[in-house]
Amino acid sequence: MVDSIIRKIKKLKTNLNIKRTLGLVWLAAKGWMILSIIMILAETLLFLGSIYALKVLIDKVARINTLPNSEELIIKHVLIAGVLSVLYAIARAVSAYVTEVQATKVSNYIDEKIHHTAIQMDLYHYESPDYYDILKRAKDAGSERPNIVITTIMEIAKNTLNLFAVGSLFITINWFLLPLLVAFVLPTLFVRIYFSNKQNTWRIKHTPLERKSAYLSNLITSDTSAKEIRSFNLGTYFKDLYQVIRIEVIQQKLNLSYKRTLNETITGSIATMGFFTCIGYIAVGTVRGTTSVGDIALFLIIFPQSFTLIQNVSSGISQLYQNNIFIHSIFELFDLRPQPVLQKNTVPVPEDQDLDLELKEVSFTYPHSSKPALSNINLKIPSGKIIAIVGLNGAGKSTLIKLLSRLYEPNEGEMTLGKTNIREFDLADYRRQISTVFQDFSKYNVSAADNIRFGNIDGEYNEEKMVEASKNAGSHSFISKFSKGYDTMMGRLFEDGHEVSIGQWQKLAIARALYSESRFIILDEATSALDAIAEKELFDSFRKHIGNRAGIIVSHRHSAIKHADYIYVISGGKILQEGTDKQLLEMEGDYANLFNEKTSTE
Ligand SMILES: Nc1ncnc2c1ncn2[C@@H]1O[C@H](COP(=O)(O)OP(=O)(O)OP(=O)(O)O)[C@@H](O)[C@H]1O
Repeated sequence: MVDSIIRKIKKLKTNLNIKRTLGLVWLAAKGWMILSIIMILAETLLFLGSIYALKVLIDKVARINTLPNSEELIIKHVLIAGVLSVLYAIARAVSAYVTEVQATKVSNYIDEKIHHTAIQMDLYHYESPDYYDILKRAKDAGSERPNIVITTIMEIAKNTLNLFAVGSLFITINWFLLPLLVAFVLPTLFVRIYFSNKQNTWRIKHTPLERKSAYLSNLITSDTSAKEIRSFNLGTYFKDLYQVIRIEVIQQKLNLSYKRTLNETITGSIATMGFFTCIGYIAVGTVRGTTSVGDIALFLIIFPQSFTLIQNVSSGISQLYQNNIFIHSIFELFDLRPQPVLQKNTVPVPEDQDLDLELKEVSFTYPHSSKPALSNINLKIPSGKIIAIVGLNGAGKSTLIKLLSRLYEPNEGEMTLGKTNIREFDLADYRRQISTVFQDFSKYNVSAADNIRFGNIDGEYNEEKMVEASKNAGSHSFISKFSKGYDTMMGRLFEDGHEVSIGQWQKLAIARALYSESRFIILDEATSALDAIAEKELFDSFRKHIGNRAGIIVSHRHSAIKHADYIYVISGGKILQEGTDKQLLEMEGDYANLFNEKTSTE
């Protein structure tokens, strides 16, 4: 039993990582932490002072008949005890305020750190359910946990000091009372530690299930799935599925709570029995003349205090237990590193404009997948030219775009920009060279101007250029009709927001890429929601719109790709054909089968 408690305490120490947690709180709120320690010390001293003053007062009252000027003396001691108690109450209030400020500062700091870590994480982590589990636990932990841990440790220290002080008063009544009380109260402490540990194990085991239920709840309530849920009548199905999981989770949670309550009731009763045993012990002592009525009075004052202190210490420890798993998860998240490890000594991307982007014998397999998505790809995107990538669903087109955008690294082969392997460039610097409109582009609920400006967030804002990009992408016509023009808030999430059609959102995403100063503009099925006229207008003038930059177009439509200088046909992750539109139409093969006017419907 003792061994197991020691083991648990050791595990708690490792998980809490006190040194690191302290470091975190120190970095976030140095001054407030010092103030907080000073206030805790002041609080402790005043508590001890007020209790001691009370004891002296009781002593005087007990000997009232033997003291000269007894009334004055009593009033003096009442005043001292009263003033100390008032000061103690003030110190407590100030201490609570200081703790709150410290908590807010730390919380903000951790929030910022969690977001920083999430931004740094590459797409490899988003392929892994483990990452989502860690992220969920870290988010559940909330940014306030590290501060809670530190303030809880301080509270435990404070309450333990106070307990020693009160304990010394017990000894003045009878030394035997202290071990007696500890023996009766200790089981409560053990039960709390035991069940906090159990709850943590349970929480880790159930994170995937909790995530699944959160996913279902999001499906039921989110605006993105609202239409399908209604038209396919999926609401009840998902609601029932959610309920099945919740019932299982709640049942287990309640089971644990039931056992905990049962055990706490038993140990609580033992503690109460301890109280009455002590009262009985003192009462009998009074009859026998070994203790006084004053001792009973003192006991009645200090016992509730000490009981509360013991309760505070034990719930502090159990709180540490409950928080240790969260703290562990926060550090687990902070310790994640982007993959693959980036080169340390990077070179800047050269200024000269004529840099070709080239893939040589590139192969790539997704993490957690055994089949390569791309095999032995050789492809060149000469500067200033437009190339197109064509292929059926699942051919590997978007994967290729992800490699070009350096969201993943090839497993084999190399990618070069100019003569340099792209791994040698700083990641952010390289990514600035590429602007991609993804199939599943983002709809930012910010102003129309910001939606476009995000294409070059690091550059100085140029309104004229922004409007030009918007005109070229076809979004100017609908934005200029809004009463607030480019200041109009897009989407429905916030006040005065304007929801627009999916095609109009897509035009905004294209404007964003055109506004960028990247050398390569990639459109991955980026015109799928545009009407035929808008799409024709965009592609007929695409070369003019992108200026001297290169363009990469992924599309299933001949009208979108026929203007490209060179076209690659992909199937099963391999390049099967390449050439100009004319050459490919004249060849036998997938391209001609798809787009030859005799066989195609387009
Ligand atoms: N995150 C992923 N993890 C594992 N396999 C993936 C992942 N994304 C795509 N794949 C697989 O990689 C292959 C290529 O997918 P990709 O998305 O590149 O196809 P695509 O040509 O863009 O198709 P579509 O025209 O449907 O967009 C497919 O077999 C697909 O199932």
